Amino acid sequence: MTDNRYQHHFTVSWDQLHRDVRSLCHQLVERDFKGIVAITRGGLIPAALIARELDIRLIDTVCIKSYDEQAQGKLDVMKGVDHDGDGWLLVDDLVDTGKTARAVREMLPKAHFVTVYAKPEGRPLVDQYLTEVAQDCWIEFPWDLGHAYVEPLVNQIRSPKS
Ligand SMILES: O=P(O)(O)OC[C@H]1O[C@H](OP(=O)(O)OP(=O)(O)O)[C@H](O)[C@@H]1O
Ligand SMILES: O=c1[nH]c(=O)c2nc[nH]c2[nH]1
Ligand SMILES: [Mg+2]
Repeated sequence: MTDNRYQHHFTVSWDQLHRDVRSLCHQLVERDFKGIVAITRGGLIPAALIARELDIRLIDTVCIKSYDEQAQGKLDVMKGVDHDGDGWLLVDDLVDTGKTARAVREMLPKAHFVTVYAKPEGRPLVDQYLTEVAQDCWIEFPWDLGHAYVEPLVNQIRSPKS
């Protein structure tokens, strides 16, 4: 389902995501963390890459769901953690409206919260992010995409199929 709040798309490849996460790690490497709390599911892949770069083996999750494709629904928290986040790195793939971030911040007020991508509404809720993306832009992550055939341009223009 699409939402007309989103007028543009920003497609992130696996390579781009890997490069972006590594760049974010350059800003984190001097700090010591007890472990990582990944916000599922989108935070799991950046968390795994960050764990590798910073040599962190202790990884926990906050399991939370807000969107069904582009439709934002009620926040569903399926699993929390039993600490306030002190000394922990909290990781998500992105912050958009900030609804997810606000809820997780309440659970882990002392964690250092990072995302790879941040939109303006949610940006103030995170401590660090790598790339800002416009509010009306839907980020397409590589795990949601596949390769597909593309009709040659001349066919699209001269004899479009429906
Ligand atoms: O700032 P917000 O407007 O709250 O949106 C950001 C959240 O939405 C997405 O998660 P989603 O709920 O789609 O679940 P997923 O991580 O399992 O894909 C994304 O991974 C963030 O966690
Ligand atoms: O894949 C996604 N891209 C987005 O831009 C977004 N915003 C909230 N949730 C999202 N998921
Ligand atoms: Mg998520």
